[in-house]
Amino acid sequence: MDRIRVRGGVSLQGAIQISGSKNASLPLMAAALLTDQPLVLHNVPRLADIGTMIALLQQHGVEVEAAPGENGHRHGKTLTLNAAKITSTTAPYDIVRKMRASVLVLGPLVARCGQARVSLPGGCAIGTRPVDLHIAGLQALGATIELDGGYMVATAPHGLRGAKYVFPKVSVGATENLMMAASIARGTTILDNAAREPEITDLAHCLIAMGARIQGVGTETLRIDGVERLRAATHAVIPDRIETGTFAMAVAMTAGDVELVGGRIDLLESAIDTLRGAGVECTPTNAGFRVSRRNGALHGVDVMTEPYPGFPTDLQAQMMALMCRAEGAAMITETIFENRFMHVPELMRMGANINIHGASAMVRGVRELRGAEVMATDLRASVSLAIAALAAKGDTTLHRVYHLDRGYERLEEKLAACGADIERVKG
Ligand SMILES: CC(=O)N[C@H]1[C@@H](OP(=O)(O)OP(=O)(O)OC[C@H]2O[C@@H](n3ccc(=O)[nH]c3=O)[C@H](O)[C@@H]2O)O[C@H](CO)[C@@H](O)[C@@H]1O
Ligand SMILES: C=C(OP(=O)(O)O)C(=O)O
Repeated sequence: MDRIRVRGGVSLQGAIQISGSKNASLPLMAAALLTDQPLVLHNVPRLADIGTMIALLQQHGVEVEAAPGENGHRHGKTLTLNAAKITSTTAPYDIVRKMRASVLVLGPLVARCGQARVSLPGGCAIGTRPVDLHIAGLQALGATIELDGGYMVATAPHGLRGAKYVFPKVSVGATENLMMAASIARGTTILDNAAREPEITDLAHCLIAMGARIQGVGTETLRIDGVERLRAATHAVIPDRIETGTFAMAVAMTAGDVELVGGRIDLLESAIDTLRGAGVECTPTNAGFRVSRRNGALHGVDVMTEPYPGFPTDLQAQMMALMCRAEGAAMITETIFENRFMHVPELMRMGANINIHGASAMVRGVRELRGAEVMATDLRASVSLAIAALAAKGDTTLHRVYHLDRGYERLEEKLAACGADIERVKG
C-alpha cells in the first residue's frame, strides 16, 4: 500500500488548481440512469470514487467514455454517460461496500426501470450511515422496498407517483435520491426539510438542463413536477468546496500565501468566516481567492458542524488539525456523524493536546507538533494528518493513503508545487 512522507516546516507559496467536486460528480453520474439520452459532464475529478461509480454504472449497462478535459476545464475529465440500455438493475455488494454513494443509483433505477436490487452499503469508519430515509422517501413515492440477504429489493411496477415527503432529519444523499426519482415520477413531489448543500443545487441545475421541472432549488422545500422523459444535456461540475477548504487550512497551517484557482468562497462561507475569525486572510481574486497568514497569530475558534449552510462536517478534521497550532483553545463539536474523531489519537501521537468529551473535542494549541508514523482511518481524517505533518518538526509517514485517494486528486503534487517537502512512496 502506498504511503505519503512529509517533512514539515515549509510555508506554502504559489497557486493550487481546485478540482471538480467529488460529492457533486457522484450524484450527477447516477442521474445518467434517468434517461436513454447521453449526459456529458465536464470537470469531473480524477478520483478513486469516480472510478468506482464508473464501474458500477457500466455493470448496469451504461456506456461511459472518458476524454481529457475540454471547454476550459483542461484539468478535469469529460465523461459522456449513455444509459440507452440498462442491462442490470442490481448494484452488487462488492462494489457498493467500497463506496456508500453507490446507493444513489437506487432512486434512478426504480424510477426508470420500475425495479432495483441494491446492496445495503453498510457503515464506514465515521458511522453506521443507515439508508432508512432513502427507503422511506421512495416508499412515499409508491415503491415497495424489502430487505433480502443484505439487499434493498425495490419494485414499482406501475412507476412512481408524486407525493409529499417530509425528511425527519436532513440527509444529503436521500434528498438527491428522491429528487432524481421524482423528476420522472407521475405528478408532483414536495420534499420538505430537504438538504441544501451546493452539490444538491448543482444536481438540480443539471436535472433542469435535462428537462426536469424543479422549483425551490437551494431551499429546504423542493417542488418537482415529474416529466415523461429526460433529454440529453451537458453540465460542468462545480468546484470541490471541501478540497477548497482543505487547502485553505493547509496554507493557514504553514503561514503560507497561496491562490486557490477555481475556489469559490460562496460555496463555503461558513468555513471561510471561521477561518477569518482564526486570523486567516481570504481575499477574492479574478481566478478564485487567495489564502494567507503572514506570520500573524492563529487564534483558537470554536466550531460546530451543521448541515449546509453551517460549518461542513467534511472540514471538521482539517480544522481540528489547524487548531492544534493555534494560540488558545478551540471546542470542536461534531453533530452530523457519531464517530468522526478517528483523527484525534493520531494527531495526539504528533504532540497535539486534545480532550474528547462526547461529541465535542477541546483542542489546546501547542507550540510544536512532531512528525510521526500515522495511520489514515477515513477520507478526511487522512488529510487532517497531512495538514498537521506540513507544520510538524521532522518527518511524518502517512499510512493507508487509499483513504486519501478517494477524495483528493494528486494531493501531494498540488502541495509539492507550492514548496511542500512531500512525496508518495509506492508500496
Ligand atoms: C457522496 C456524498 O455526497 N457524501 C456526503 C453526504 O453523505 P450522506 O449523504 O451519506 O450523508 P447524509 O446527509 O445522508 O447523513 C447525515 C446524517 O444523517 C444520517 N442518515 C442519513 C441517511 C439516512 O437514510 N438515515 C440517516 O440516519 C447519517 O447517518 C448522518 O448521521 O453528506 C454528508 C453530510 O454532509 C457528507 O459528510 C458526505 O461527504
Ligand atoms: C464522508 C465523505 O464521503 P462519503 O459520503 O462518500 O463517505 C466525505 O466526502 O467526507
